[in-house]
Formats: sequence, C-alpha cells, structure tokens
Amino acid sequence: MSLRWGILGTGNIATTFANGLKQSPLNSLVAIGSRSDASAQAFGQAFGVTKAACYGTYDALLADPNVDIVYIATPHPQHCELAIKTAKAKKHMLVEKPMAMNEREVQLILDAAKENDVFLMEAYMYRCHPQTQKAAEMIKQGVVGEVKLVKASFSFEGYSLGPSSRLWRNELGGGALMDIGGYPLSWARLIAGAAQGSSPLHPTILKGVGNVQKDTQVDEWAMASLGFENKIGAQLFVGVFADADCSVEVVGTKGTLRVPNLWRPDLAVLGPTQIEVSEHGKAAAITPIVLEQTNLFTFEAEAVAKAVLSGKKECDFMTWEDSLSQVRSMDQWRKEIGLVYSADKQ
Ligand SMILES: NC(=O)C1=CN([C@@H]2O[C@H](COP(=O)(O)OP(=O)(O)OC[C@H]3O[C@@H](n4cnc5c(N)ncnc54)[C@H](OP(=O)(O)O)[C@@H]3O)[C@@H](O)[C@H]2O)C=CC1
Ligand SMILES: O=C1OC[C@@H](O)[C@H](O)[C@H]1O
Repeated sequence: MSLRWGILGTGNIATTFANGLKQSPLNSLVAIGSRSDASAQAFGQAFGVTKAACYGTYDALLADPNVDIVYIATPHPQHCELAIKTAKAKKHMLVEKPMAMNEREVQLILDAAKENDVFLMEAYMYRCHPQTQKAAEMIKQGVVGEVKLVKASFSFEGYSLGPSSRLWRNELGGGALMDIGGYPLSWARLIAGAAQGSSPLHPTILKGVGNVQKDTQVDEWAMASLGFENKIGAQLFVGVFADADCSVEVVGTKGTLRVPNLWRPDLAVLGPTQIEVSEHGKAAAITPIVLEQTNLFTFEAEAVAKAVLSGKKECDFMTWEDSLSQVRSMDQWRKEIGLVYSADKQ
C-alpha cells in the first residue's frame, strides 16, 4: 500500500519534494493545490497528476477523498491556518519548517492534529538522512569524549532572490532566523541529547544577537549562544547574505567531529557526505556515508510513510515535543534580536 500525497503550494520546495516522492515506492503524488488554476495545472502536468486533481484552491485539494496526506509547502505565515484545515479534513500532514510563526500557532496545530487523530511532522528533512543519524550515534558512543560545545552554521546568498522573495518580506515570515535558524538549533538540541543518550534537549539558556534591517524588518544574519542542562554549550550562526559557512562541529574532551555537508547531503556541490573525527591535534579520520539512494526528500517521505502506515502519529526523527522545543527556542531567539511578525500581535 502506498501513501497518496497532495501538495499545497507550487513553489521551490514543493517541486523538490515532488521529485523526492517520485523515487519512493511507499509514496505517490496524487493531487496538487495552488492559489491559481494555471500553476496547479503546470505543476500537475510536470509530475503526472491527473488534470482533475490539479486544484486552483487549497480547500479543493483538502476535500479530495483520494488524498491521505498533505505536504504544506507555502510560506511560514500560512502554515498554521492550512495545517488546522488539513487536520479538520482528517488528513495526515508534513508541514514545512518552521512549523508555524510562534508557540501559540504551533500549539494550535498540535491540538488540531491530536483532536483529529492525524499524523503530523515538521519537515526538518536532514534529520531523516542516514548521515545525521550516524553522526548522532557516533556522539552517543563517545567518539569525541565528553561533549562540551556544538558549533553550527547555515548560510546562503539570498540577495539574488530579489526583494519580492519571501526571504526579504516581513509579512511572509522572512529573514535568516525564521528561514534557516531552525537547522542549527535542531542539530544542537539533537546532539546535546545524543551526548547523554536521550532525545533532543531543550536549552536552559539562549542569548542572541542579529541584524534586523530597518527597511525590510527582517534579519540578514543572526547568532545564538545556548546552554543545556548537561553543561553543553552551542554557538549557532545563520545568514542570508553570502554562501558562507555551512558546516557543523561537535567539540569534546578527546576530539572534534565535523560534518561538512549536514543540511543538504543530496547536493554534492555543497560538500562531501562524510563525517570527520579528529583527536585534538591530529589528522581527521573520515567516515564516508555511502548510500544507494541519495535523494534527501525521498528519505524524508519514506520516514513519514513508514510512520503513517504503521499507525503512528509522530515520526521519531522530529517529534511533536521536538517541534514545541524548537518554536519556544525560536521565539526566545527572536525576542533577543527584536524580530517581530504580525502573528505575534494576534
Ligand atoms: N526543507 C527544505 O529544504 C526547505 C523548506 N522550505 C520551506 O518551505 C516553505 C516554502 O518555501 P519555498 O518553496 O522556498 O517558497 P516559494 O516562495 O518558492 O513558494 C511558496 C509557494 O507557496 C504558495 N503561497 C501561498 N501563499 C503565498 C503568498 N502569500 N506568497 C507567496 N507564495 C504563497 C505559492 O504557491 P501557489 O501560488 O501555487 O499557491 C508559492 O509558490 C517555507 O516555509 C520554507 O521555510 C523552503 C526551502 C527549502
Ligand atoms: O529550508 C531552507 O533551506 C534551504 C534554503 O535555501 C531555503 O531558503 C530554506 O527555506
């Protein structure tokens, strides 16, 4: 039995995810929903969706009885309303990151998923990749000794997208922190937990700085320093002004573990898929991650399908508790740098 997907939104990540679905025997794309008929038809044609299941409204897709699960791939401010509607339509859902704009919205989504007994996951796709699981396992086994510090960066050049891009518009949830801050944050939390053999931890302290621009009212870069109950610290950096550092490191008493390409291991141009461990002062030993299937979004879709088809409402790679911890930390990080959206005023 395969899971029948409908996608809401026909932008960048919707296309990437639809390609990932194509390679997954457990999944199939059966419907596409857009704000416009023309976009729905064009997208549907590219991915072999029947004309009748290319919908010019999101509501029409949610009313389609052939859709088991919905992938919400719109800008973040639309996630909350669409996720609640999806749950009420009794459909499972994979919601793009960040799950919603703030804790109040995430809580509403969790309540709706619980009430309607549907599967829900926030789409931190890198968490579903074998490289991430291997790195966390190595930390748990003590390859760097006692973990002291997690360093994680994510940056890309976003100016070329132009000022109309969601990245630069406050009303579309723009800025570096909301777009990519959740990646280093979710990695630091995962590793702080892995170090003690537990699920991801919530930070006990989070201090941040950032550059919220006067004209756009979104941040061009943001940094955070975190502390966890087990005395692990983390330094996070995100920026959307240049293709700068994207690597992650875990520093321990014995040595350092480094992953050069954690976020998009499917894109070889961003670096090799490998884990590098060096004892302090020595050359790194490299563990290559060799895989038959390399599409990151196929891993994500398969993780979701396995959970849904076995009756689970959550996926172990990104649980509901994990998403709550994420948004609480993101809210705190935003408060530290003075980054405000209209959702915060409701
Ligand atoms: N996991 C990952 O690797 C990635 C995740 N993302 C996440 O996915 C979501 C979408 O990002 P991305 O695909 O880059 O965004 P895009 O701007 O490329 O696409 C968003 C789509 O959402 C729909 N939409 C609904 N309301 C609006 C609106 N008011 N303005 C613009 N578009 C709207 C549009 O589709 P239509 O007109 O058909 O309705 C549009 O094409 C974000 O939450 C982002 O954080 C993004 C990139 C990578
Ligand atoms: O999640 C993401 O990862 C890659 C970025 O290019 C994109 O803007 C972001 O939404």
